[in-house]
Amino acid sequence: MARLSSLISTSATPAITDLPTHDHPEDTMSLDVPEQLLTPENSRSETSSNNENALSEEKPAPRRRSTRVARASLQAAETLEATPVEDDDAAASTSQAYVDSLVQAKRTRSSLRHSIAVMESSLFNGTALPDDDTIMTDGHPMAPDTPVSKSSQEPQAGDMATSLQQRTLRKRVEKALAEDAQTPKAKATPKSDSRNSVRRSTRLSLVDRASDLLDRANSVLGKRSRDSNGKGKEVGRRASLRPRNVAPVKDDAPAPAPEPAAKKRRVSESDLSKLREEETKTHSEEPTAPAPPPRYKPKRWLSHGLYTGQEPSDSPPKQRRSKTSAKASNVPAQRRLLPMPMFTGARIVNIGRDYVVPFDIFSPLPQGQPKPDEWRKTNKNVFVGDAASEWKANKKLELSTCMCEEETGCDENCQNRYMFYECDSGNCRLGPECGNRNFNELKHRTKAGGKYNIGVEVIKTADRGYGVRSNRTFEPNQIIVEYTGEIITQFECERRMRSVYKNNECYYLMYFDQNMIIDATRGSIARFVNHSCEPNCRMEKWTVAGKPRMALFAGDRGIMTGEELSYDYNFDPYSNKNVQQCRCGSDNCRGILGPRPKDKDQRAKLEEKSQGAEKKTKKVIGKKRKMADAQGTTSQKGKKRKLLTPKSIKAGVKKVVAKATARGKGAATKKTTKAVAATGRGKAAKNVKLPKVKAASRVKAAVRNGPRSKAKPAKATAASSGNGSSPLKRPSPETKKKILAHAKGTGRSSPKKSPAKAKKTEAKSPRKPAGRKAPTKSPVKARMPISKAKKSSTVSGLKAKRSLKGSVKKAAKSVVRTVRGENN
Ligand SMILES: C[S@@+](CC[C@H](N)C(=O)[O-])C[C@H]1O[C@@H](n2cnc3c(N)ncnc32)[C@H](O)[C@@H]1O
Repeated sequence: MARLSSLISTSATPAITDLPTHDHPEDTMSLDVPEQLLTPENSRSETSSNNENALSEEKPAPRRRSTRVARASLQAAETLEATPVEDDDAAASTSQAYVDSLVQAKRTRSSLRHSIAVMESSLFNGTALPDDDTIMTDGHPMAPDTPVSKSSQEPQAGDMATSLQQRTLRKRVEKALAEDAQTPKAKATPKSDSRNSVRRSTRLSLVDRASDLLDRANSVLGKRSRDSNGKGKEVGRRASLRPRNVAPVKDDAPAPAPEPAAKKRRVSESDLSKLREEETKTHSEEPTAPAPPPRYKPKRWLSHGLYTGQEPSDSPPKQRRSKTSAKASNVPAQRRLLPMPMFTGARIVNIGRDYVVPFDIFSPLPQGQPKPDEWRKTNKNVFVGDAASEWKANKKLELSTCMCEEETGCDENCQNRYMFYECDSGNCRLGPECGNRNFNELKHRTKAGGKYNIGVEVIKTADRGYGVRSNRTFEPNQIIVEYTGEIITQFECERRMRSVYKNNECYYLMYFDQNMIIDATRGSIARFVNHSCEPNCRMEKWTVAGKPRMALFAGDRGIMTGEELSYDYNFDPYSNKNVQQCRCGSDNCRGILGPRPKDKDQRAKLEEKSQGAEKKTKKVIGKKRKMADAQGTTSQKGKKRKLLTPKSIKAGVKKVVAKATARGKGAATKKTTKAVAATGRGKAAKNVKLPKVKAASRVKAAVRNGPRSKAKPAKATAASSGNGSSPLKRPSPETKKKILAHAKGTGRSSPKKSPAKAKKTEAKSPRKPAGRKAPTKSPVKARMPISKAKKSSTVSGLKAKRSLKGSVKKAAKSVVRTVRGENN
């Protein structure tokens, strides 16, 4: 509006100068009318030029408003233009024209007000102008035809002053209208067609733009555009907005667009209630039928009692009786109801029946103890250091072919079993019938896992440290657990004793094979099995697939659930000093860990010593305990272990190892398999003990103590054959007799064979297990490993080697013959 004021002052025509001026500066709108005597072209140029001037003075009005103002002024200008103006008598005519123009302006007041309102709203909301059709419907001559100057379309600065200017404008317009209210209405000038067309086009373009924008917005928002049904629109849509799975429709082959699937309408609560009402109406209209009576059988027990019609009976209820059989039977059906648990329970109580409670549900044993911290477990033998290479270099492949028949299976007469060879698919043609696959059975059990399958767990004993108990039953001679650990050379063993285990109380070392030692410090649970003078288990060395393995087997009595497992360490007392008191508690306890001394005096001395050592140990333990308690550092076990004297242990181990080496090298007369379970309990227990595991030596025992050893295997066989498991069986006494008789040379001598034949026989016969030592006075002792014999460099060693070779061959031949039945 400020622009218009300036416009008045600068480009006022002489006709206007005579017009009455308004007192108030705000009334500039009333003066705008004569001032706007401009053609549209002029208006455009003037407006732009004035805008340039005005910009420097004050802020320009926004675009749309200036457009509307220009329209109003142009309308007035048109009216005045149509009026003839002459120089002389211009006064009257001009004033008349002015009046006319005012009348015209008055006529357009409503349109003008509406335009201003629309303009304001568009400015405030920032929206496009609405379709002007609504504005133009009143046939106003000016509004649709007013051209919009370029400058007015340009964005103007000074939006902040918009509201103020609008208010001013409105006030002026209203004032002018109020003043002119008294004047007669003038007829509206018909609008010119050309302007109308121009204006129309501008507005239409605006409307088109707005609708286009609306369409785009709708398509972005996922709504269907107005013209989306139209073919051209759909094709023209952006590819990214087009549905992926719909191919664009081609112009030449228009296909009928499939009807969109009717949307599932959500049923609101109100709808539901309406539906229900309708339903109830329809139902209420139908005639209501009487409800059928319930078809329940009368329950006799309700009136007669719970056990009506039942007779207590001892016979088990026939639950699987078919309907036909029930009909066919002539027995009158007494029971109408199912037997109740009361009588079933009574029957079970009276008659009784066997049942098995699953092991997981019922375990009679209390919880086992936690394993010691230092125990690192391994269930496989691991060669450490040079052990593997040495063992391979010395090892001869040991194979034994089983000759058992399918009818008999690998029973106690199995040659492999007798020789402590495990049968497998490589050496035995029997499959599942073979009963000589203990380690295989153990493998499956271990793989299956679980408390029952593993079958053993660690416990804490009262006076012997940790121990192992069974948490299931084991058949006589059944394999229980394998003794595994690190297989080390003697050199490595000594090194460990010197450095690693120098402060240890217990040593889990056992002689294994070829002067190798199993160190079960990192080993299986079998390391915790204690010694007993009347053991329920035995440790045995077997050859499995050509490799030696050691395992704990159940004794001839079998093992009951919860029994502590034990085997005879069979310590070899290299020195009387190495005495340790036995606390196995059996009736026949020898009193010490080791064999009972033959000499009574010596025995008494040893017992005294061991007891004295115990007392001493206890005293020292007591002292140490007090010290440790004061320090609060060590556990009870640790205190005991502090009593160890590493030097003495070292010396003891050295001695033992040296002796063992000497034995292994030169003497086939000594037993091969020995275990080292070194411990230090006080000063008396300085030296390492070597428990001797009876393996092949049991053969000797069988010969020596015939009647005693006869009975047990027979019993074991009988006991084991009862169930379907495969307990370890031992050769029958008869078989043993035959084998040993031949081995001793007392049997029928075999006919001499040619060297070629002898070789053939030897090849067929099983190889003797290396390291399995035979009884001292028996020819079986000649089963010393050839590799060892080769090692001996002395003349006596060579002699022994030759004699050994001969006796091995002899024994092997006789064994083969025995098994084949040739010697019978
Ligand atoms: C291989 S360990 C057996 C497990 C050991 N009890 C532990 O706690 O680790 C052998 C040592 O256990 C002890 N031991 C085993 N049986 C024994 C017995 N019958 N009487 C006394 N001590 C025994 C001895 O100290 C022996 O040196």
